[in-house]
Amino acid sequence: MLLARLNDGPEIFFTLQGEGVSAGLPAVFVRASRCNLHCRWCDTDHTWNFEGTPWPHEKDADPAYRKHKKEDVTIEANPADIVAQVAAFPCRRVVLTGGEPLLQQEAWLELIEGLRAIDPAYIFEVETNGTKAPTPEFRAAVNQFNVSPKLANSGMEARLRTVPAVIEGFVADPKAWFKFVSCGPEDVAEILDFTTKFAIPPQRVLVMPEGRTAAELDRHAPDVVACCLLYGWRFCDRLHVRLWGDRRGV
Ligand SMILES: Nc1nc2[nH]cc(C(=O)O)c2c(=O)[nH]1
Ligand code: SF4
Ligand SMILES: [Mg+2]
Repeated sequence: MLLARLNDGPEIFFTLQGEGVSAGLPAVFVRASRCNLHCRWCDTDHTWNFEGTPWPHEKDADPAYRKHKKEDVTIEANPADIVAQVAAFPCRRVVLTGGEPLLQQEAWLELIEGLRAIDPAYIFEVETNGTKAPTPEFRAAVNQFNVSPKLANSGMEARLRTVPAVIEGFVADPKAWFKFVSCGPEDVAEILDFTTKFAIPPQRVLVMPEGRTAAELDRHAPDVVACCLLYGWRFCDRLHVRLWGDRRGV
């Protein structure tokens, strides 16, 4: 499997889940490399913004920013080795993230099966952009999908970021929660359109303020609070950003 690289090894870290319905719970994160989207503000651009690719990123405005050398930020790993690394942490909740983890479902199934052979109590969450359908086997193996559909502010074309059949599949699956990031009223209007169009019950919708610093989260929070009160959505902070800022491996 192709994972993101952090220092000399794969990007695997033990921290608190910072987002979604399990926010605050300890979890081991495993970060896949590669994404089928390339959002302008992506905070894990090292999973896809490789040298030679044409995609723009918000950080292009920083003269010091460079696209990543693929070999510096990716690592090919054997799922059996990842099983051993994850099992070494005193934690039975694992978050499969990326990039887009659903691009590598077969490999994740090996990881999931390997860990459950060690302890059947393992729980797996998947962070996904909601454009790739899980296979029946993968859907059955995973405990929770944190589906994070992308809005127009991602810079992605609508037909790439919204795949109706995939969203409908997640709406029909009680394991799936829908998590949106909002910068303000335009995003709120788009979230309302999206959740209305796909008939997503408000209890399964979480909205987070956008921000890579506590100050940015604070700035966007009041609008998010207001829309949650109005539409019955769940407010969700970004705990890891508050605790550790915009850093990798936390
Ligand atoms: N602590 C923490 N929580 C997270 N929840 C989702 C994350 C992600 O990058 O997918 C993430 C992350 O990178 N760190
Ligand atoms: S879908 Fe997620 S990982 Fe992929 S580019 Fe967008 S924000 Fe980044
Ligand atoms: Mg993150």
